Amino acid sequence: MYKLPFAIIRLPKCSKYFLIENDKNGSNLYKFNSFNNSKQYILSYHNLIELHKPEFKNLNFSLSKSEEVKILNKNDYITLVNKTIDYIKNSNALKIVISRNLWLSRSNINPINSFLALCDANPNSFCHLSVWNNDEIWIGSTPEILGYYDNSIFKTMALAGTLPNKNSYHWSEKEIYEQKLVSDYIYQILNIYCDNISILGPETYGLNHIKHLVTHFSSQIKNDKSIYELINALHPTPAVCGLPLNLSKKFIDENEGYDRDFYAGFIGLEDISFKKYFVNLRCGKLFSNGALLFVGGGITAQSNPEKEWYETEMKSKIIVECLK
Ligand SMILES: C=C(O[C@@H]1C=C(C(=O)O)C=C[C@H]1O)C(=O)O
Repeated sequence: MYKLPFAIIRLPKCSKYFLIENDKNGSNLYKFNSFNNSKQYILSYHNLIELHKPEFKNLNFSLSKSEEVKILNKNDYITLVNKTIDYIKNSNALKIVISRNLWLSRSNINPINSFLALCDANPNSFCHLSVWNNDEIWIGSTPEILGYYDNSIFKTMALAGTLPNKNSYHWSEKEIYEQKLVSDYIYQILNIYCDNISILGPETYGLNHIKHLVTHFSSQIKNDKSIYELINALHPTPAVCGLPLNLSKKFIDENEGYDRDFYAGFIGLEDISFKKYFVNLRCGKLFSNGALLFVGGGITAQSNPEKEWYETEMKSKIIVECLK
């Protein structure tokens, strides 16, 4: 049995699972950063330890019971989306990402089996099971890369806009606009910290049953700037917060009515040889009596509240199916 805290991860497009054990003398870091930057958990480690399926059984740990949590029902969520649309129409805000909790009442979730199911269902996503303590066990599989850094080359993506992954669904002005806002914003930030920026996209990024729009960026960090400064400047992007940034943060804080906690924060893997950062989406916290999931979507003046509700239902579908 491993000592808490620890994490198991599976990188995008990689078939290997790795264990990250906490070792105070390790020079590499696994960082778990909350949405509003008020909390951070860190594991320091020596090496990523490859873990084979039979070894997963050694990862025994117990889940604690969750207190009752207040969840928005469909009507409440639609009311909140309508309020957000009104606010956008009557202020300088262009886009605000609104989110909610879902409670999945299940009495015997097996974290390891759930993690493996998430890995299988999302081969191109970053999957993790981050066990900080018995009350704080996070699981997720996120498609969104906040940054890849290697040898002064920095790559990132602007990911936004969501539709069912079917040919009959075409990108409308609403999704094209909300993704362009993210893309333009990321380009502006990169211009401050990087040289030689190249851009690819936007193009469709298909996940299992949903698709997003993505623009890929590649650049070179300026000699007088650091990767840490750049990540802090990028987070949170308008993919998970909004535009303008501070107005959106304030609106979210005053209106969402719950604590996003580590949802829409970022997860960093700061290894000697590379640095990879992911936005913590399609995630939740595991308990002995169920799972608390987190999901949201970008609201603009053109949003349709009913569709926004279904978007959050679609985004949570895979994790709901994988938690077993
Ligand atoms: C906010 C989430 O996803 C983000 C919002 C998207 C959107 O508004 O269409 C798409 C991808 C992500 O950048 C989430 O999954 O909870």
